[in-house]
Amino acid sequence: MTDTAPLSLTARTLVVDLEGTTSAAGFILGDLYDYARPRLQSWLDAHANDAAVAEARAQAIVDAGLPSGADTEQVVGVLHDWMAQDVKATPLKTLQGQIWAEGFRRGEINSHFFDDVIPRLRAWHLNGVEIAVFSSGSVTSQVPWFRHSPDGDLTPLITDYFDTVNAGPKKVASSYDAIAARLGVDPGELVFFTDNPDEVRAAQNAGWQVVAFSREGEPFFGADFGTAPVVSSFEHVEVTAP
Ligand SMILES: CSCCC(=O)C(=O)COP(=O)(O)O
Ligand SMILES: [Mg+2]
Repeated sequence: MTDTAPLSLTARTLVVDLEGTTSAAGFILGDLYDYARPRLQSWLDAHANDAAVAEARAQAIVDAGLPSGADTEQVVGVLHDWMAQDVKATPLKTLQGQIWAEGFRRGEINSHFFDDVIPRLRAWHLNGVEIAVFSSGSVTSQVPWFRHSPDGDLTPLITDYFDTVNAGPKKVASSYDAIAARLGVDPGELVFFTDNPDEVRAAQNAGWQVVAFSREGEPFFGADFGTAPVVSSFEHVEVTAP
């Protein structure tokens, strides 16, 4: 399906991906990554006693196959490599999320949403559709991302936040099962908006409705989304609560 005719869906809860769906990958991989990159080393050193930081560091060492006694510089080298390839590794997302949360709090960074997104989120929320987030970006960064939008605080629109820690990897169906269970909503009454073909398949395999976003200039523009309806804008979808 193309976006020439509006797509009409009934769903109790809309779950949105961020990068490539609500927000430009270029902004996240540019502004946000540029903010985190030079701060990783000092963050690891300054927060070495923080349990989440220690766990992220240890996991990065295991995931990257570094020697167990790897120093901070080696760990940062791995984190930088993952950032260069946009690898959605959980240890990286934990550390980036903490750094970004601090940046949002200080007013040094703000979020980005495509022009078509915020008006539709507001309208659907007003009409009784619950809205949640499932992103590789950690919940620690998702909340301030919505709080510091160019159109003000959007957190009143969002009921739940999911990431690869509290739900699981985005490319496997069991993560969508876990979200449905947490929300207490039947999978068929959930709709996921995402730009990633593997995430489309995973959510479909869990019995969710899925809308694939193919936005010009985004990493998965023109990808094969299988049987999912494909649109390029939130304006081409209508979501109604049951
Ligand atoms: C909360 S902003 C940072 C998002 C992020 O780090 C990311 O990797 C987004 O990936 P997504 O799963 O939303 O495509
Ligand atoms: Mg995405």
